[in-house]
Amino acid sequence: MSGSSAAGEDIVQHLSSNSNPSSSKLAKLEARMAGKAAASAPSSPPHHPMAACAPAVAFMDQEELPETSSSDDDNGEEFLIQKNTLKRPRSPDGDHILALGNFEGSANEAAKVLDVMDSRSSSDNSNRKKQGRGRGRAGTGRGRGSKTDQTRVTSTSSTVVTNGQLDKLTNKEPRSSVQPGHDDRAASQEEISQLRGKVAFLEEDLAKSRQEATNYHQLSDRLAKELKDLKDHDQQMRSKQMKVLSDLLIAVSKAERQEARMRIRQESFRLGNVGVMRAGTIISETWEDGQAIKDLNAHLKSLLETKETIERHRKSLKKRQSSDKGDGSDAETSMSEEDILLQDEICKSRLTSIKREEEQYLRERDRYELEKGRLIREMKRLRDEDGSRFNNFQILHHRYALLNLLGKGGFSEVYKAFDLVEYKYVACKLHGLNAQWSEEKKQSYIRHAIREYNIHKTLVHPNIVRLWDIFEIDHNTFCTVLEYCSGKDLDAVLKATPILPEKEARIIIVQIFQGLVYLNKRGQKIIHYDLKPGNVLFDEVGVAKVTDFGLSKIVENDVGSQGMELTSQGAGTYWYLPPECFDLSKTPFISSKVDVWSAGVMFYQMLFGRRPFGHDQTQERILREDTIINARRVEFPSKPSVSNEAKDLIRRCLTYNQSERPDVLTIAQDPYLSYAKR
Ligand SMILES: Nc1ncnc2c1ncn2[C@@H]1O[C@H](COP(=O)(O)OP(=O)(O)OP(=O)(O)O)[C@@H](O)[C@H]1O
Repeated sequence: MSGSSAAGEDIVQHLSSNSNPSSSKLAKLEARMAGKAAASAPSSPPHHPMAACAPAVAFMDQEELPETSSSDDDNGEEFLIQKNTLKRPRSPDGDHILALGNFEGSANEAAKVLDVMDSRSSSDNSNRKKQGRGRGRAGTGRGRGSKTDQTRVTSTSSTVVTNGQLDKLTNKEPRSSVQPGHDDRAASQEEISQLRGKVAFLEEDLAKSRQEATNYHQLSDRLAKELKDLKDHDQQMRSKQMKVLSDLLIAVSKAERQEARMRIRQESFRLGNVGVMRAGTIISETWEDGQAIKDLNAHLKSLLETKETIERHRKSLKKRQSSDKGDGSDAETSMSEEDILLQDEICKSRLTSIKREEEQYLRERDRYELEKGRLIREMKRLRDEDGSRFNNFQILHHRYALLNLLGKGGFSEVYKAFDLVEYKYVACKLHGLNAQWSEEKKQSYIRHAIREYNIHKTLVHPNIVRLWDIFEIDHNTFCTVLEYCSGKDLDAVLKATPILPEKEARIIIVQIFQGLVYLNKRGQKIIHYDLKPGNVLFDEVGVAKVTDFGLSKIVENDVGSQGMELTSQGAGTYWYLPPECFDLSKTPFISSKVDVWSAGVMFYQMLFGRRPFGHDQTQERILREDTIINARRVEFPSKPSVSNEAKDLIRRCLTYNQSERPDVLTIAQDPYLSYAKR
């Protein structure tokens, strides 16, 4: 009995130490059961050995239990009686989370059952009270949780606790000693032992779940390590891939460089080369024509000489004709009138054919001149590439593999590059600050570039070159990354073909206006201010794209109809700027009409092969001679023939008065700029 009691105490201790509500309820119940047993003792024969220790609680059948019951128990506590309608959900093996949840659910369920039992016991007690009203209250040994009672109850327990585990014990309930009148007590003890079994089962479940959780932790650690290894491997592979890719790109670029230099050598032989001339101590560079141009010039020279000979011959024929008429000299040397006329006709015919030949040679020479121009630009590009500090295929910003130089601007070099992260070609514009510049000038340049970047990066339109990125390379250099346009720029196109067929010129100007319309339909309108052929690029399928927002202006929302103040007078390319930008008498106001003028000049140039104002003048002369300030009327050459619609559009764009000139959104309505069927 004392062994059972110790085991019972263990259980109680274990259960009370367990935070599980079912455990503490069980302890409570046991304590109460013991109390109630004592309270109900009078109904049992006092001599019975179990009378003091066996609880005399009669349980109602589950279905018969009332939903709630109030107890008039003298300790004043009330107990809720609830039907135990919850079933413990079965946990699928291996799902420890669910198992833990189930354990909690089951534990709660157990707690509920215990509640029910508790309530039953009190209900039973109350029933008994009702039944035994007038019979007087039971003795004083009713107090719950009295140590003796607890020991008694737990002595019938079928479980013991060993190291937090509940082990089933053989039921030592001395059935033989239980009186037949105590069946209900036996039933409740049976139920308690079942609950203990359940708790033991849940404990087992918990232990299993804990083990599973540990396993899962280990598994997750292993997987995390595997993931890290994979990531490292992936990183290594990426680096290798990048290396292979950049090596391939470099190999191709090197081959292109070699080819370009070889081509230059061949072309130089045909078209010419830069030679060095020394005059005293001064060494200067001069152009020396190549063999093809020399031959052509020689042909032209010989044609000229032949022409002169024929002209002389004609003169002498005319002389002879007049002298023959006058003095009737000797008949042998004299020529008949008819002979002279015939000779003259022969000379004329020869002169005509020489002229034709000459024209052909001159056309050829023009072509050579264009080729020579292209050759000189290519030579300059190669020379710039050779002199560039970025010519050895660096990878910038860990992703942009620099390839070949595309060209050099005032303060920048533009390289074709490959983005090793996005796998696409880009153009890297390397802005170099002159080391001789003052810190103030450098800062101003950087401010300017950041401003340009901030404007440009927000622009997303098919006819505007995208700006992808900006980063610093060193104290004096930074890089902007642009959409790569593999075609030539419009300036190079017009140098190769100064006059474009109207159809081609129209599709280009339409695209430029579409870009401008986009700039003027945004919340924050933008004036490009530097529209010129060099700032119109073409992609591989020939889509025209406006670039270079270095001089662009953001039009603030509060500017009036007259436009915004021009604070950077003097900047820009003068052939393409409207008269208001040259007004030195006051600070000019500008608007999108500046871009309308520039577009008109470009369209004129595409159609007629020359700019409408100051074509042959330098920038400096345009300023000095007020060329644009005097550009009141645009004149059209008779050739090539161009449609009236095109001329009308140009006239509208080149309207001298800014107030009368249409703005971008108005001129964009011109039917000539739309391909929509009407
Ligand atoms: N996004 C691009 N894609 C392809 N080529 C480009 C791109 N941007 C510029 N280029 C080419 O690089 C060369 C230099 O361009 P850059 O804009 O630096 O010169 P620029 O406009 O002549 O000079 P500046 O900007 O000083 O007026 C030009 O030949 C241009 O065609």
